[in-house]
Amino acid sequence: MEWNLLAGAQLLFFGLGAWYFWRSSRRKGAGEGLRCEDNIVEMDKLMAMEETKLTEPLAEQTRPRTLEEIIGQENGIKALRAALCGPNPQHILIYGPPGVGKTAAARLILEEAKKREGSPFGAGARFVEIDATTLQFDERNIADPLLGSVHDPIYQGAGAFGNAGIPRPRPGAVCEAHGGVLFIDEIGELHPVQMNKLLKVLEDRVAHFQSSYYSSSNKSIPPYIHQIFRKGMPADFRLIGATTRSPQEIPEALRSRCTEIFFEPLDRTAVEKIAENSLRRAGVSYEEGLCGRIAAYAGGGRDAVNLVQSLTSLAWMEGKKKITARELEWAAEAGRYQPLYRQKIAKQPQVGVVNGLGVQGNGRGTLLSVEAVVRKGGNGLTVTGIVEEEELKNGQGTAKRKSNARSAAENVLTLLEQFGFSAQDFHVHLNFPGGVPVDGPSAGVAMFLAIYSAFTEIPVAHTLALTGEIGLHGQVLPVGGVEQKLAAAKEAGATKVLIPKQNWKESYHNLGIEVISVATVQELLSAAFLSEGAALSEGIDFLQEKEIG
Ligand SMILES: Nc1ncnc2c1ncn2[C@@H]1O[C@H](COP(=O)(O)OP(=O)(O)OP(=O)(O)O)[C@@H](O)[C@H]1O
Repeated sequence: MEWNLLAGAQLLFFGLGAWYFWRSSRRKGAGEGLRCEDNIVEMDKLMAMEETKLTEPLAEQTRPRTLEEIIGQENGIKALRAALCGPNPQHILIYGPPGVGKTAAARLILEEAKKREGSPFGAGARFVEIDATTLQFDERNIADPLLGSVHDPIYQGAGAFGNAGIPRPRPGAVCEAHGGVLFIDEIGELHPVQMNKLLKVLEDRVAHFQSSYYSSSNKSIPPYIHQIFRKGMPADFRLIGATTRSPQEIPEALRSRCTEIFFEPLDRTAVEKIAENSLRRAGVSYEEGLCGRIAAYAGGGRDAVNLVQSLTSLAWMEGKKKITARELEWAAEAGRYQPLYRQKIAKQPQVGVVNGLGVQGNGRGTLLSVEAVVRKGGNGLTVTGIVEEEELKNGQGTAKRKSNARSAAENVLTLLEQFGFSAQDFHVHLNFPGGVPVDGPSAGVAMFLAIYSAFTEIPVAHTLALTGEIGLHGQVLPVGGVEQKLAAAKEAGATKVLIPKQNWKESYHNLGIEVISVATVQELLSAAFLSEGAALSEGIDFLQEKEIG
């Protein structure tokens, strides 16, 4: 009997002890000032939330899982591998239009680097992602998710540390990424003060913390906090910044510390492939030719994936076994997608009409038609289809200057005098149809050829496209965006492209389009006319017959 009583008392004692420990372990999480019961209720709510799970969104399902699944960015991926996967990884800036795979590639490259022998990234190296557009600059520095902040004792809820007057450093993303990669999407949107602080962290490889509540002689401050205030917190990571801005809009101080990598706008074939992959991953069947139709609406990979997502949901809702063009039309209409205008070359050659090449604001190359009409009598130059005066904004203010395209056209007229053309005897009208923004200098060779063709009445092949700046002495000078321009020329149906000699790359042999580099206007005229059967001398003779100049 006595034994039973003793055992019962022991059991009760043990049960009470277990209950006490369970309660106190849940109480432990409760901050100062939060009742234990409140904590329990909130904790239960949180656990219930964690148990509720929806299915994986299609955007997640279709996200590329390997670098090989990123379509149309072979050069960018190669450059990314070279910059991050070696024994000395670099900081990187990725430029490119929206939705072409910059984030997807950045997310995958660390895993690839970890597998390489000699890589300094350990198996546990973290990929920390942050979006600069969501980072608000707080000049009081109360909370800074990027660089970290100090929770000073005055703040509400400073807890036991606050009561003891201890400032507590809170690490930001720069410290969380220590030993790994910090990816900042839309890095061009960072506030200048945050940008400068980030540069300092890149330089020092530690994040420093400051607080007016910190005193090195305060004995109640734990040693680890003393160490953080004295030496900073380690922040040795590699930065990958992505931006849709152009390099000129990114601070020079950041650019000079990074390897710059360019992701291209996706052409129709690439978008078609992305749509095909997404449809396959979504596990739906679709009618033939649907992917091509999706590419007619989608400017990039993200648009293609979003359209597939809408189509899949619609098909499911309506119990359709196969997605057809009708569903696509509905989804495009509902999402306000416009069919993309992809310019094509003309059907036949014309006198005075030439295919120039340009780069639009979104980084995509474009065909740029240039038309010229030359009339005897009159004197001068009319240029239409361009902005006559340009406003330039720089750090110091705003300046106005005559349009680049107009200046380039005037240079062309001066140069044409070498070919027997006298500006006093003729009136030249140059037109840039289509409202495409014209980057004057790089359209120089196209203007030259259009006027030359109009003047000599020799038509220019409609399958020819060209880009290059023209010097007053007939040199063809290098220009930017040649890759994008070549892609646009090919997509538009051109078969031959003339580019400046200084822009030549061996890889242009393998583009599936004839690329010819020229250094002078003489070479340009030979390449443009001779192979098409019209002799250069024919043009010169023509000029001489007209007895002008
Ligand atoms: N080149 C591509 N190859 C395969 N899928 C792509 C490609 N580009 C985009 N996608 C699809 O679109 C989604 C969004 O692309 P991502 O976020 O990488 O674009 P981004 O270039 O970083 O755009 P943003 O500048 O707007 O952040 C990807 O998860 C992927 O499913």
